[in-house]
Amino acid sequence: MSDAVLQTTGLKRSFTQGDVTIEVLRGIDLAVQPGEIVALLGPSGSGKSTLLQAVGLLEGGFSGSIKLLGKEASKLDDDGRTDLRRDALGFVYQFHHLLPDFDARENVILPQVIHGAEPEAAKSRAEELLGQLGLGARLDHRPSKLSGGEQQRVAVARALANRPPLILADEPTGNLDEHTADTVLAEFLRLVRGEGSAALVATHNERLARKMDRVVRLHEGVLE
Ligand SMILES: Nc1ncnc2c1ncn2[C@@H]1O[C@H](COP(=O)(O)OP(=O)(O)OP(=O)(O)O)[C@@H](O)[C@H]1O
Repeated sequence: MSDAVLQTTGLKRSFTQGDVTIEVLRGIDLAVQPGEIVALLGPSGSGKSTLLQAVGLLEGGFSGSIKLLGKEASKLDDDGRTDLRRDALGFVYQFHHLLPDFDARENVILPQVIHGAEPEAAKSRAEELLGQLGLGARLDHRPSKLSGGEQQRVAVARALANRPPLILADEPTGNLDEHTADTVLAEFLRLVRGEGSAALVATHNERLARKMDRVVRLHEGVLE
């Protein structure tokens, strides 16, 4: 469909080391519709992170087409790709990558201010999101004073702060114990649905994948 937030066609990526070339992505055709939450399921090494890096416009070396919000990424220069990444995408990683010298609230304010938001509006938005994630009493805590699950919740709030149409999440609960992973994922899904964002969530966990709207499987470089 033409109004997909993300559409890849024939996306390929190989890595060469010495005489050996591994074809990791062999022609990925994937469309994610607005508001749709898609699980990208595949075993370790199947290329989930490689695919997310491609559609996150974080790395070159790909062939094929990547369209975000209908814009063909390969036709953009570096500045155009940076603008598109900023306007279209939010990222959640396995490890939170929060700024250690800033508290939870500031970690969620910062990307909004960089995006051009007024500081007061950014502060209310940060407090609203963190409150919805049960962190209303942790706003002033730095990451080192938060539990692993709390740190990931802050990372979720940060990813959603600018209301991106698409969240890319790479094993967002992969670093948490099973119980915490379930809770944080449920909160992530509730918040993403509430915000109306779409999400592409890489996981090797079949059980977590089934909680999403649709599951696509990466196997031998193609989607099944
Ligand atoms: N920069 C690189 N140079 C060479 N090979 C790479 C590079 N990045 C990834 N690969 C290879 O590509 C394959 C896919 O890796 P990728 O990290 O995308 O898999 P994954 O499904 O995300 O795995 P995991 O669940 O373990 O994170 C692996 O065989 C990996 O060794």
